[in-house]
Amino acid sequence: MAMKVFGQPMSTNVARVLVCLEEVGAKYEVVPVDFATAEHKSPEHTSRNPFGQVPALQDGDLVLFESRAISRYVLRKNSSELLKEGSLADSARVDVWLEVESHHFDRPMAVIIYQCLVLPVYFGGKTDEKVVEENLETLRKTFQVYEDRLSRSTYLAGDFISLADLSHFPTAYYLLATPHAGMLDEFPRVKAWIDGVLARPAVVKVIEMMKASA
Ligand SMILES: N[C@@H](CCC(=O)N[C@@H](CSO)C(=O)NCC(=O)O)C(=O)O
Repeated sequence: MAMKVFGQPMSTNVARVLVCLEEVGAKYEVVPVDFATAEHKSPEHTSRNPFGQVPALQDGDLVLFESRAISRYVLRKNSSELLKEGSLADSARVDVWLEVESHHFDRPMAVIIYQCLVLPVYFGGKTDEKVVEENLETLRKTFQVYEDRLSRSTYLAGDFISLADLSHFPTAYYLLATPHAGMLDEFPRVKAWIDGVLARPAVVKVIEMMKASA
């Protein structure tokens, strides 16, 4: 029976799971969850994700939530090289940079995306430029670390692409859609790395799904 992913592809955390499913060629079905009617807070969905968020994944009688944990499950189930689990050291480096993505990249980026894209486009609100500037400063510090790292290895965890790199794609894609894409010109290696990740066939396919669900 095909796996079910609950949530809309335009959501960065849902897209993170979808790219892993595409990378391993898994059969899956996307089951939209309607935020407009607060379906994500319904008893049915909170039984899948107690925080009332998307994504959730159902694989037979296994139900998971938290996109990075779901991503690891999908890749591990398919013995994907994207986890580098044949090497203790390499797989630990993948974990390190996946944590970095979650705490040092996604955190400021979530605010920048909300302020620059979600608030004006979906709620007709006004971007708080001061809040954006504060989070851009945090993001610059993160990118300084990435720029240095990428001067020593082709990808974040080593000279191999991994989930740590792919996990960045949804939020990086939206950064390019904000008025602040130009900040990447200060970090040429980061910009080239993002361009490479965004050109990956599985990523290109999920970006099409993100656009179609927006
Ligand atoms: N750490 C979790 C975050 C999920 C999340 O914030 N999902 C958002 C949509 S994607 O930006 C969501 O469901 N927001 C609605 C809400 O929080 O009520 C994960 O990685 O799965």
